[in-house]
Amino acid sequence: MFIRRIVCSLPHSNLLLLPSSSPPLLLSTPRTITAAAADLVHRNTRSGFRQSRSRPHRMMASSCRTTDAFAPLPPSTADKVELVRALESTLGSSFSSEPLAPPPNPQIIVISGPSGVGKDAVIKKLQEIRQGIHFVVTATSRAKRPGEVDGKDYHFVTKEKFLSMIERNELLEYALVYGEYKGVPKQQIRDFMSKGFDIVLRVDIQGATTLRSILGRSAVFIFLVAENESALVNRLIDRKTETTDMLLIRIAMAREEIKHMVDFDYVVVNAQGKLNDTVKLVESIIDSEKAKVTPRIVSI
Ligand SMILES: Nc1ncnc2c1ncn2[C@@H]1O[C@H](COP(=O)(O)OP(=O)(O)OP(=O)(O)O)[C@@H](O)[C@H]1O
Repeated sequence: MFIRRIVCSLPHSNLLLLPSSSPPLLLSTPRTITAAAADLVHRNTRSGFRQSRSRPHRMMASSCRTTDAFAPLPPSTADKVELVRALESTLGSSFSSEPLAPPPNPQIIVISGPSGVGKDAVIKKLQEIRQGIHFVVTATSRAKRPGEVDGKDYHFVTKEKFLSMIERNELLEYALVYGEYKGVPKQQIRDFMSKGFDIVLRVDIQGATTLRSILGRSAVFIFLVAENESALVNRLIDRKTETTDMLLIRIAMAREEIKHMVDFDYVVVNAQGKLNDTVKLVESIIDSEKAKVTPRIVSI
């Protein structure tokens, strides 16, 4: 039976599919690929491969029957257009230019970690080097400080306006911090996601816990840590933004916050002087999340 000689350029593992009576052979350029052989390739290279390993003989036997109904293919050295046409005709349909993978879904990435670990520094760098992400601008009822820009640093709103946003369920999450409100506007997230942007949220550990209860597994949670406690303390001291009392509070809180690492999807070490590596790792996480066969579906 001449089909026993017809072997496509299959991965080596597919040699297992040859009947045991045939010596294993692999022709790199098949001269005569029949629909039966194409069917064999199709079944082998898709999920059928695993199943068919156990019954190669039957499959090959059924494949053999249709061999002589098709014209031989031109050699692989033939004109490309002619070759493609012949392949299409043998396979019974033309080759599509439609993307084989679905477009990646926009993701929500929540970046959290103890105070001074480098959340702002990482996000700032990420914004500089990566397209297609939107860093959510938080709404706040507190007064604008000198140098702050409305719509960039925060959306500054009155307390009344903030309360009406809460009332109308317009905030994904909000908190009262030192007597002033801070919250994440839902509409901003919806608008940017509908344009295909990934969303980055920067929250403290408490905010991350709240967001996890709202978003569940539909968002990606990244916990940033310093390489060790001393590095974190030095970073906070060097930033020169805290009084000694505040330093004490932040460091004591960090000791507690570290225990929440287990509630996150990823932990990323932001080591001293390695900010670029940290950002690269965060990017890799985003990329691999977007490449998932079953992506996280966000609905807010
Ligand atoms: N990998 C790093 N190496 C050295 N310094 C860093 C690194 N990452 C951040 N820093 C510095 O550490 C300090 C704290 O970083 P940053 O302000 O981004 O932390 P944060 O987590 O946003 O803090 P907070 O929650 O208190 O706002 C900053 O001075 C920042 O420039």
